[in-house]
Order: sequence, then C-alpha cells, then structure tokens
Amino acid sequence: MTVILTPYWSDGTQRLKVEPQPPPPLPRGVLPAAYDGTVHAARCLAQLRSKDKPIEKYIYLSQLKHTNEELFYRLCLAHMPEFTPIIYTPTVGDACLQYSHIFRRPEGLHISIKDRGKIGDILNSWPHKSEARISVVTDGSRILGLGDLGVNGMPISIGKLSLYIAGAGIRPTSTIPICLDLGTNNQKYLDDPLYLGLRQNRVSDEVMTEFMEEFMAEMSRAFPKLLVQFEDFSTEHAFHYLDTFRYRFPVFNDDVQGTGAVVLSGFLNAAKLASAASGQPLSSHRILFLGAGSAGVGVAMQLLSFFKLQGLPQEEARQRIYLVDSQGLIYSSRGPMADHKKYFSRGDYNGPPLTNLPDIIRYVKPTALLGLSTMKGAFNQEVIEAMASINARPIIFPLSNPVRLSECEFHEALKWTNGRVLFASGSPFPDAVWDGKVHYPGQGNNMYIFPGLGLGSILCRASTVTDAMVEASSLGLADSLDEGERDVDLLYPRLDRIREISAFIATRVIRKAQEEGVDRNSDLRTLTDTQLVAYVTSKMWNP
Ligand SMILES: NC(=O)C1=CN([C@@H]2O[C@H](COP(=O)(O)OP(=O)(O)OC[C@H]3O[C@@H](n4cnc5c(N)ncnc54)[C@H](O)[C@@H]3O)[C@@H](O)[C@H]2O)C=CC1
Ligand SMILES: CC(=O)C(=O)O
Ligand SMILES: [Mg+2]
Repeated sequence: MTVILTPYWSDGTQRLKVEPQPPPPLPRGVLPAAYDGTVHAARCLAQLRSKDKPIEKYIYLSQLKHTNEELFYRLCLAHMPEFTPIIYTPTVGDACLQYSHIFRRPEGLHISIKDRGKIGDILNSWPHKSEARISVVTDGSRILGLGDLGVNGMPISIGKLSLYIAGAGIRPTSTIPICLDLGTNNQKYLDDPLYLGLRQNRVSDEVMTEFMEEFMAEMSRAFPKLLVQFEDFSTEHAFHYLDTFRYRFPVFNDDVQGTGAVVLSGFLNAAKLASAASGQPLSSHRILFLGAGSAGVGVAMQLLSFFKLQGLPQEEARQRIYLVDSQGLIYSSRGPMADHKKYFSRGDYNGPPLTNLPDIIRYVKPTALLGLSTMKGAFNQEVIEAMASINARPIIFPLSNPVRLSECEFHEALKWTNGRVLFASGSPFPDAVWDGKVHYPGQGNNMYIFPGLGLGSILCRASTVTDAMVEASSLGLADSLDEGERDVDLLYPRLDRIREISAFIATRVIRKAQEEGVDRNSDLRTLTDTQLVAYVTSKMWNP
C-alpha cells in the first residue's frame, strides 16, 4: 500500500494518521543499467534464503512487502510452502513475542481503550476506506498458544491477512489488520521499556463489552462492506463476542469456527482411511480431545456434523466425543465448570477424576486423539503407543501452535505407530521417511479455511456468516483433494494449490449463503456452478 504515516498526538496517546500518497516516481539514474525485474525477484529470494534465523527471514519479508508489495506476493504465491511458515505459524509466533523489539514501521490499526468515544474518528482516517472488505481483529489476549501478548499480537492480524491476499486474492487495499489494546496482564511486557502497548492491566469484562459495542458499531458505519474475523481472543471472550455479534454483523471467529471447519475436513478424510483399515463404520469413531478451550470446543462442536452426516442424531453424536482439560476428563459430577465445557461434559462417568492420558485412552478407546492444549509433548510415546495398540490406523492430530507447543512431532508419531498414523498438526512438520517410504504430514490449520470462507462471504455480501456456510467451507475443502493427493493418503491438499482451493471453497460458501438467504448480492444466484467458479476466480487480485 502506498501510504505515508504521519504521527500525531491525541489525549497523550501516540497515534498514526495514514494518508494515501501516489508512489513517488523513481528519479532517473537510481537503478543500475542491468536492473531487471525478473532477476530482482531471484535476487530477493536469494537474500531471503541467505538468512539463517526464521525471525530474520520474517523481518526481511516484512521489509519487502512494504517496499515492493507486488513482488512480495508474487514470490509468496510462487513459493507458498516456503513462505507460509515464515509469514504465518510458526515464525509469526516469534514475531509476536518480539514485536515491540523488531517494530520498524506501523502496519494496520491500533485502537486502545483510551480511544473510547472516538473510535469512529480513527476508523474514518483509514485510507482506501471504500475498498475495505476484510479485517482481522485481535485483542492479543491468547496469541497462538503463547498467551496474553497485548499489542504484540498485531503480527497475527497482519499474517492472517497476508494469507487472505496470497491465498484468496483479496486486494491488499481491502484488508485492515487491527489490534485492540485493552491492556495486558503480561507482567514481562508491562516491565519492558520497549513494549508498544498501554502499561495497564486488562480492563474488566464490563468495560471491554462497552468498548466492543462501540467498536463494532463504528466498524460497520465506517466500512459497510466489511467482514470481521475475530482472532485469538481468550476463550471466554471468543465465545461471548461471537455470540454477541454474529447475528448483527458479518463476523466469524477463526479459532472457534475456522478451526472447527479445517479439522472436520481433515477428519473426514482421515476417518475414511481409518475405517477402511479397521472395517468399522464411520459412525463408530470415538474422538478424544486434549484441550477444551475455544479451539477444542469449537472443533468438537463442528465434529458433531461428522456423525450427523453418518446419520446419527445429535445426542448420539455428542456421546462420541470426550473432552479433557487441565484437570482431566470432563464429566458432570466433577464439579463446577466453565459454560463452554458443559455441553460435552460426560454424564456416563462418575468415578474419581481421570487425569492420566494413557488411562483415559484405555477408558475411552478413542479412534482419534486431537490436541488443542498448548501442551508440548503431551502425546508422548506411552500415549501414542496406547492409541496404536487399539487402532489399525490411529488418527492423531496435535493441533496446538506454534510448532514448539505441538503435542508431538510427526517423526515421533510415525515411529511409535510403526508408520500407521493418520497425522495432521497445527504448524508444519517436514515430510519423513519410515520403512523406506516417504510419509506426508497434514497441516490442520484454519489457514485452509478462512481465505475461501472470507472470499465467498465478501463476494456474495453475506449479511451474516451462518453455521451452514462454515460447514460448507469444510466439506468443500475435504472434496478438494485431487487424485494424486488421495493416492498418497494426504488429508489436506497441497498448499501450492491454495488459490484453486480457495475459489472452490468460496463457491460452496456462496451457494450455501444463497440457500440460507443471507446473500445481499443476489446477482450471483443466476450463475451456473461453472460460471460462479469463473466469477470468483475473476475477482481475485493477482500481483
Ligand atoms: N490448528 C489450528 O488451526 C488452531 C490451533 N489452535 C491452537 O490450539 C491451542 C489452544 O487454543 P485455545 O483453545 O484457544 O486455548 P485455551 O487456552 O482456551 O485452551 C487450552 C485448553 O487446554 C487445556 N490444557 C492446558 N493444559 C493442559 C494439560 N496439562 N492437560 C490437559 N489439558 C490442558 C486447558 O484446560 C484448556 O482447556 C493453541 O495452541 C492454539 O494455537 C487454535 C486455533 C486454531
Ligand atoms: C492457527 C490459529 O488460529 C491459532 O493457533 O490460533
Ligand atoms: Mg488463532
């Protein structure tokens, strides 16, 4: 984006007013005689690859995006599997942790609790206001599995939007990364002289809700065509603000709904392979979750659809899902618990607390073990061997991010299951060889879902993002595997096909929005499926 950033002050808070400027013409003579754009792309790639540390690669690419956005996205699209772990998880986790130290220039909007009463003024100063279509909004309170990072959460909003641009062809000028500053309870940052956020603890829930009401109302006033993606809010707030706003504004929560959709999709593909190996019907799967936060419960809710698709009624579907939190198996006679855990709380267990994961596996006999616990190494040898001893092809998805919080590593899961595991992780692992054969890990990350879900919602101008649209995105992703990918048991398509996949998902989402009557752009209703895919593809921005 070609903008000049001018600092000004209001109420003692430093803020940045963003003014659109045409790109300055290059003076004659500044480029050497042999300068050539194509060669320069190769030069940039070589510079990137010359850096050893992932965080240095991240800084380099941020710089490149700022100085030559087209080239950045051209390279990104051409090298998705190489770029994604840098601009997104796991490296974006390090970028967040160090944001106040590596900060070079502003990108996106910071709106703080001190801005109450004048949030509209700030939003109205955003350049390309009429082009705004998608905003990723975090309050920094649960960034990946790294906890409360305050304003240091901004790179998550930036990283997700880079994937919207690269993966779904959203125009860069249509994206708004936002980090809300409602304080932080992270003492390390409060004590850090370089920390860029307010030096105060997080505000009360009551004050936060007042702020969020003003923020969302002003967002829809300033940007009438905007879709909002809530990201990395702490669990209680994630559920609360999704429920509060989803029927009033076009909004979805990526951690609850995007993760639910991506895991349902990979699970559908994995369960077919597992059932083919065991001879057991799809409806007989039992799923054990380690972690019952926004992601764990979001995925559990979405996996109810897996059983319903097999013809089970809701109640029987619920019975096939078991949740474990930091106190062990969640069951009703255990005592008081947070609201979001109650639906999956077991009524059929009344014994003493079950806290040891191998014991829980022996009790539940799950066909699938899913980790959304932020507990590195929680799927240790004993756990994985327990899964392998009761399943021909155990489904093991360590989904916590970033990679260093993954419940296990791919090569461990392969080794401890003798190569039988059906595996997907939240952050990427390299391919691994077992018994002379290359095995490919899946990446069960919501990055496969939100670009297509967002693009579809934007193009049909959905007034709300319904559960059925989220489910459609998931089924679309599951169906998007091509023959070559199925031949090698991939659970998710290869990342270098992301644009094709996003177009496919977006099309399914638009059709579902039409069925549900939430599409405000009814022109797309008359298009055939082929025309709709062509329309979606034609709307993608290409660097
Ligand atoms: N793969 C993906 O696309 C996504 C992955 N995630 C990851 O999922 C993880 C969890 O996210 P949230 O649910 O929002 O966080 P959260 O903090 O709300 O939930 C964590 C859950 O793990 C449980 N837990 C913690 N320690 C435990 C222990 N020792 N044993 C058993 N359970 C334990 C907690 O009780 C809680 O239920 C994060 O690492 C996040 O990065 C989140 C969203 C998307
Ligand atoms: C991937 C993601 O959204 C998370 O880990 O929070
Ligand atoms: Mg997230």
